[in-house]
Amino acid sequence: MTTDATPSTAAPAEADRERETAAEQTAVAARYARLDDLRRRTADELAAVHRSESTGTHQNRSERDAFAALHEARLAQLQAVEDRLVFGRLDMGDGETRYVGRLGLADEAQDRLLVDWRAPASEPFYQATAARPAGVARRRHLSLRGRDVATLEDDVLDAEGVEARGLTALGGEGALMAALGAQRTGRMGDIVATIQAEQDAVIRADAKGVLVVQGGPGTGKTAVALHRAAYLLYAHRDRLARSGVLVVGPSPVFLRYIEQVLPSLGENGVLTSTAGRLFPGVDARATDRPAVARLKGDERWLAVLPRAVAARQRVPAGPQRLDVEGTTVTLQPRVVARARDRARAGGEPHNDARAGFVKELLLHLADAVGRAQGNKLEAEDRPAVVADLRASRDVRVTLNLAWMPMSPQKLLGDLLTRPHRLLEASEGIFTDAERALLARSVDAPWTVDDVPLLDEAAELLGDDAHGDAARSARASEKAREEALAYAQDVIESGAGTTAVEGYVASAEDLAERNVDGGGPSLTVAERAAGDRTWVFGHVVVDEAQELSPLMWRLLVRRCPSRSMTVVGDLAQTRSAAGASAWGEALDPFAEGRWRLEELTVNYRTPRQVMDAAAAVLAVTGAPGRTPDSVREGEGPPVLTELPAPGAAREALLRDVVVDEAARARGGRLAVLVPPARVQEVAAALVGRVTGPDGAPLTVSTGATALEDPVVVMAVADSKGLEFDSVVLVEPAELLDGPEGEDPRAGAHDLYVAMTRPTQRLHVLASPDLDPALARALVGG
Ligand SMILES: Nc1ncnc2c1ncn2[C@@H]1O[C@H](COP(=O)(O)OP(=O)(O)OP(=O)(O)O)[C@@H](O)[C@H]1O
Repeated sequence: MTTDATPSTAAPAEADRERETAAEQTAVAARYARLDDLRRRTADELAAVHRSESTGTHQNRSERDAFAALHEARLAQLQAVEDRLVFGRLDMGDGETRYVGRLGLADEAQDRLLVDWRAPASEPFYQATAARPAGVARRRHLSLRGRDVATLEDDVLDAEGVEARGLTALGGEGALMAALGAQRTGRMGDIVATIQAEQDAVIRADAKGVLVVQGGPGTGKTAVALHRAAYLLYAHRDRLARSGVLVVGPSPVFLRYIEQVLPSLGENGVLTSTAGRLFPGVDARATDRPAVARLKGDERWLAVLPRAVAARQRVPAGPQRLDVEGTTVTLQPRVVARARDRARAGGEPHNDARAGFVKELLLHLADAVGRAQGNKLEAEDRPAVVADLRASRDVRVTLNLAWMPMSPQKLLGDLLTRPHRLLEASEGIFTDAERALLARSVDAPWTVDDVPLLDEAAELLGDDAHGDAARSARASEKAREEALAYAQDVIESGAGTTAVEGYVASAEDLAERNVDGGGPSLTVAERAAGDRTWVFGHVVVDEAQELSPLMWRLLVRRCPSRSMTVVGDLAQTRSAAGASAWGEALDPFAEGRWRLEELTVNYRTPRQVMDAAAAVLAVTGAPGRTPDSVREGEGPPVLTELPAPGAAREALLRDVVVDEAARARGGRLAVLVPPARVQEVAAALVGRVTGPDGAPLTVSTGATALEDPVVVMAVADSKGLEFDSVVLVEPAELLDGPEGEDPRAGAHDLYVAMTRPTQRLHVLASPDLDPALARALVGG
């Protein structure tokens, strides 16, 4: 009976699947055909704009540039959605069918072909459950290979609805599990097809205020933050296309790791930056030692920096005799003091207030020149005398010494390299020991922790030459509005519109590009990157637990509306200046305006590896809540003893890497090491490892080679990244970091390292490993 029954049930299921797959193939092909059609039309529009390039007035040319840039951006967007254009289908109980994909598409008759994953109509694709079907009878996940339908998988949310509509339901492996089990490419991919309900709620949360997303390793914080940026750009395009969105990540490697996600979601205009690049003109990569970092992030600087500025507004000790084209005049200290007090009282920043100070003294000196020459100065003679005064070296030097124009770099550089300057500004605020910590050599590079100090200094100093340039690069609000009105006219007249959602709203984009008139057509992100005073519509901060109080102040200046998404994990705080509680970090600037959402499921690290990471957290005295892993792995981490330094140790290292690379079957392997061992481990591996097929295995160091099969990197650099397998070398050394290191940093580095793999973790340690730590490392 059973043997007879099996084929009779299997065969129809197979037939159903074939029939459904063929039908979906037709539907998918129609949507790609429409995409191709739109690409062609946009390319034609672009070509037409280019053809008309060489003629016309200056105004016409700049409009054309703006249109060309807009079409180019549109074309790039249409190209970017090629991969997995369609990934979902909703069959509603009321008979409606919707396809869900990367962007919204309509046919010539304006009938909807594809719903953008961010549109309200797509919400049930992520949120509906059998308990709350939200009108959905059947939810279908489509996975594509190229443009072909590879698998189909259904969730029946309303059995009666499915039956009433005569729908078929196909089972499958689970779209999420299939996505999670896939090999890593070295670059983060988007998760649009499998966003989970708790993640979707965060992605679509209201844009107002600060949304804090706390979650353990692998809970999708980064993925969610990026999808939220794309969602907000969609939902508030008119506002955000103009003001821009800033995404701040922990390192340049991390930015490279995530750089494809937003474009693959059709969003090219987001500015991504590390904290070290948030001050235009500075690209700080180095970090300070923990104690220095903590001090540099300290709010006492808010008292020190104004004193440092005030010290650059000086009254000379005695009368100054000045030569002006052969006439000698005397400048009395009380006159300088009076001009200084008035200039200060205006409340303007130092460089801006200087103009008033200089003007008052020049007028005073002009009268003095007149008197010295024995006649009262007439109003019409004044300009000539003032010109003489400006040309006088004595006058220039004296006024500069009294009120020196100053760049933030000069002000802060002097404080860090000239002990008397720091003492003058911080006496009674910092201790001698603290001042000693801050001292650095003249040629030392800017550090990430200097960036917020530079920004505070810039606020106090006001515009210098750089600021002026940035300011003039930005058109006035009026010009902006005129450009917007013009762009709306153009777009309403029908030029350049295509049947893609969001295109019409690009008036803001067009206006932004056009606002500079004849200048180069810059995107919002490009303009914002060079302008310290740019105000963003939304800011996303990843690994936000690392930011110091002063860095938070900088970010609030970039986004005074405080429309922010802040993601992080307090258990992964590394920086000594970072936060140990969200309220501590956020209350100073957003009390009552921030809310917390938690992500609780780890989609990356297998359960056994996560259990070991949790055990290690407990042993190292830094316990924290760890998320539940959604996947079982092959087993707990493997611990192998490392021989003493020498040939045997190197050979073992190579053997383990070859073995793990073979197990990763073409996936990515990271060898994560304490910072002091990068050289040693790289020397043992680079150019000296052969793959299982006998061919050399490319091993790279540092962060430049995310896509290479094996990469050796310091643990701290692996923050936010993930690999198929991880070989972790000498974990105990992470715990006893350099002197003065915050003990938290080492424990958290170890936790970060252990939670990077998606498949396997192999630990290599010297035999003197503490037994409790050894047990914890293998999950015991
Ligand atoms: N809904 C999902 N569908 C498919 N993959 C997912 C989903 N959510 C998360 N992932 C995957 O899980 C992995 C971890 O995500 P992500 O890097 O965003 O986590 P995180 O919380 O930022 O981690 P960490 O703090 O450890 O760096 C990524 O590969 C991501 O693509």
